[in-house]
Amino acid sequence: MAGVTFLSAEVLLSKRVQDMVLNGEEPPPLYICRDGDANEDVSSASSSIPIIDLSLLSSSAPGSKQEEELENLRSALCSWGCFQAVGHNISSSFLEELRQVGREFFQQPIQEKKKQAKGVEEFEGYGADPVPEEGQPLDWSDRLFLDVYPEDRRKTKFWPENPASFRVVLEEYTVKMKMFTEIVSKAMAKSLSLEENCFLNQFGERGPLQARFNYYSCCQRPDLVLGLKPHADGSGYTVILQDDVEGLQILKDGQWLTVPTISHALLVLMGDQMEIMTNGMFKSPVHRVVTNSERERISVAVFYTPEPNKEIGPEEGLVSEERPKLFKKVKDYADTHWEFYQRGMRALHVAKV
Ligand SMILES: O=C(O)CCC(=O)C(=O)O
Ligand SMILES: [Fe+2]
Repeated sequence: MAGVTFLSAEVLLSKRVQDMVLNGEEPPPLYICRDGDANEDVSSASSSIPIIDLSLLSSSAPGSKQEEELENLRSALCSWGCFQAVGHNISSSFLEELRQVGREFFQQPIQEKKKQAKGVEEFEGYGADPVPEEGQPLDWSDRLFLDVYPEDRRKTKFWPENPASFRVVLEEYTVKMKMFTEIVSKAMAKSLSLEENCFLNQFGERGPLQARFNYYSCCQRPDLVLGLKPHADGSGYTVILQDDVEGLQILKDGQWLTVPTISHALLVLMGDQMEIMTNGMFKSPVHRVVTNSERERISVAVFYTPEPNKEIGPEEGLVSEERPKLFKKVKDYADTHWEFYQRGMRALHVAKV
């Protein structure tokens, strides 16, 4: 109904979650998506997300160490679809600077943040996701979503001028993410005994990087809302920087597991397109974010996606008689993913053979 959609858009754009919290408002019905039992089947994690030391994968590390860590990487991505990357050469102080400029942006008065406000149906800018389909709950979060690479895709009107160092820090993080994704993409290929550039070639040199600063306000009723509803990413893969507040959970073997916060680690999480390119070897895990009644949480997710209009598909080296092709070639999968996401669904079946 047009009226309802309009109301949602109003809520999304003029009444940010952060303001509702500052005004002491209870979550409106549009945000309610849980049944009040915040403790449902969250495991106390007897096993935890694998940690991979990327410094062991560089050519200067002893060969046996490299082999061992590549095997750990392969096994992490086949069973979990994600890992915590350490030894990545990005300093802890720089990661803290990035979190800090994000925090400072969200801590500004709403009028200041609205200078970067997005349109209801736009992705880029400050606000919330475009209005979901009727019946879908809203996320208890505020976001700043920016195209960061290639540089000619940047829309500077959405890049905050305050805090003053925001732009420089994000530009520097983009350069680091470009290098990081090269290292990780090559390592993933090697771990599967494939030519090391094969995934990079599928992404293409202009494979976009998009940064999403997620701000999860405290919520007096964490048992009723979610910071981010359950989903798998439509990216190739995603690199997530968390702060020291837990909230991200991964669905593994039917149980939600909380991703521990490690201040110097970057969580690398497979999106659907890596599941396609690896012919189903690497898993794109379903994940969500829960809120917390005491502390707000910030995260910075960088989505790495194949170039627009570029066909991607299972690597031939991963297709055999015993392992037939599971997926077709697809292009612009992220768009298809988005259409299903808006309806609260996964899209991967669309790419199945
Ligand atoms: O906030 C997080 O830790 C996860 C964010 C996420 O899953 C996303 O932005 O797609
Ligand atoms: Fe995600």
